[in-house]
Amino acid sequence: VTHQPDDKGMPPGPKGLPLVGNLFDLLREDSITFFARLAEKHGPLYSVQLGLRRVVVINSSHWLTQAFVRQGDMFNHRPRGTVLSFIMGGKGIADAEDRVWRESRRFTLHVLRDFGLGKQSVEEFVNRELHDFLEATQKKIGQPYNLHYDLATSVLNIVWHMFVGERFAMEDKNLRWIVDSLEMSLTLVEQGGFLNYTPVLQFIGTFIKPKAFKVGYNVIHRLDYFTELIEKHKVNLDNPERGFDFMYQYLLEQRRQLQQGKTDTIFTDNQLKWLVSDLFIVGLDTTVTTLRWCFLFLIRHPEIQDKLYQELEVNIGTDRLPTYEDRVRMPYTEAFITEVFRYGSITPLAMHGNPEETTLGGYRIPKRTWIVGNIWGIHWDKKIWGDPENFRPERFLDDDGQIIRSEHVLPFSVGRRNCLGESLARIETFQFLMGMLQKYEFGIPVGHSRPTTKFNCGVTLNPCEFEVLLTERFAKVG
Ligand code: HEM
Repeated sequence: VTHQPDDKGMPPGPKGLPLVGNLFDLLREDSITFFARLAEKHGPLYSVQLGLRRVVVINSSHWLTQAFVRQGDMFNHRPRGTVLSFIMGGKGIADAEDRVWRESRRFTLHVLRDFGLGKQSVEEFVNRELHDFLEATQKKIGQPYNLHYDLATSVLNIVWHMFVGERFAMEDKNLRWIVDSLEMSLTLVEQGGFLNYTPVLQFIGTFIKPKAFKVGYNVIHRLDYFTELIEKHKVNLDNPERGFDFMYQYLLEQRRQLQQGKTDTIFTDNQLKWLVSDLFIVGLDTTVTTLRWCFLFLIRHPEIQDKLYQELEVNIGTDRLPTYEDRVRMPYTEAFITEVFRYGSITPLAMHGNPEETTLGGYRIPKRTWIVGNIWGIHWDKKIWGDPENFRPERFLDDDGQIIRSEHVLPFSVGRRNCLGESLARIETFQFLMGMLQKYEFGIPVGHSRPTTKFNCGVTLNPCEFEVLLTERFAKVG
């Protein structure tokens, strides 16, 4: 223990005002900068009173690993009572616990690994949508273009195709509400923000937003749609011509368990609906946001874009689509993507909880404490990075231009509750970035200013909307 515990034996931290603690600071500041600022004074493991809760904040990779990996059995749970947990409802996977979580997670990872043993690898799913995306962007050459929506459509199609076996034409009318409803779910609430700590206001403040009605309505609409899909899948389950998507694999597992007489199986139709719903919520906006940060930095730093293109020209060329294998020969690209993950910190907070009283670093952690892993705070720690506010891929390259791996970059968090879509997200990011760079030079449209790196803080950190100017590089890919 390097700092004295507070009077309850918990990690040290500011006292704040009577009754409310430091709660009102969160009205003036984003939760992530607030949590990082307190770490400068109180160290990387501290506690802070926010309304009725004393929250424990972790602001270093050392303590994150200690809690989520070494003491993972205790800390790999979700906090209860957050706005997000109310919306997610403890079903599905991201907010689930115990058997439902364990078995859903194991099964999902298993199916994700097995893609490729079936007819189509993850990379093929990705490249299929990349192909259509490149075609759609063709119409946007030479004019200011906000690629956000087309990108979301393509990324949605990847996961939708893998998980429920359908894909949409890019102009399909059905797409808009699905994309909007999924993206909105993550921008409705700030994961560590003010509203979480105010028992009544929490609900009024969240659900009074006009967006909330839309999100609520769309959730119902989405779940109904999944019910229809489940029925269609059941009809085709024994059809030798059927696909290999996640929903089929799930229904097969359901059948196996029922045949074995497991009446308490978690593989129910209802759980399947919530599970795929969760996978779409967490799998869409995160990836789209990552790519939007990539494109934002390309146009903010033409010199970096040139270096990326040079590496691409040597290692992939322009006659074929990229493969994920290509990346191992492309340290500059890897450094760029790592710097995007650090700077953008797409999912800035990992919120965990502990069901029982325990200790961490010698401090007492009462049962059901909220544990905030401030990933953004680690990625922006001045003591580690020196100049975190500068976008510099070079910080991850040694003198020979080889990649330096840092234990302080953990965009997917650590431990058994970490992101289970990491490899999918990495493949999507690499393929889309390379595919776009092969074909286009990215610029700032005439008369526009350089896009800002300011962000909106929901569950994900989103850059503000911006437009790019695409100029064709005359590649033969397509
Ligand atoms: C660049 C994109 C992504 C980033 C930065 C990211 C990051 C994260 C982070 C930080 C967490 C919380 C981990 C924790 O609480 O310790 C998480 C959870 C999760 N992610 Fe991702 N993610 C991304 C994309 C995806 C994709 C594409 C999928 C799959 C479709 C996915 C599926 C999940 C799931 C299911 C969880 C909850 C895991 C659990 O509670 O056991 N993510 N992600």
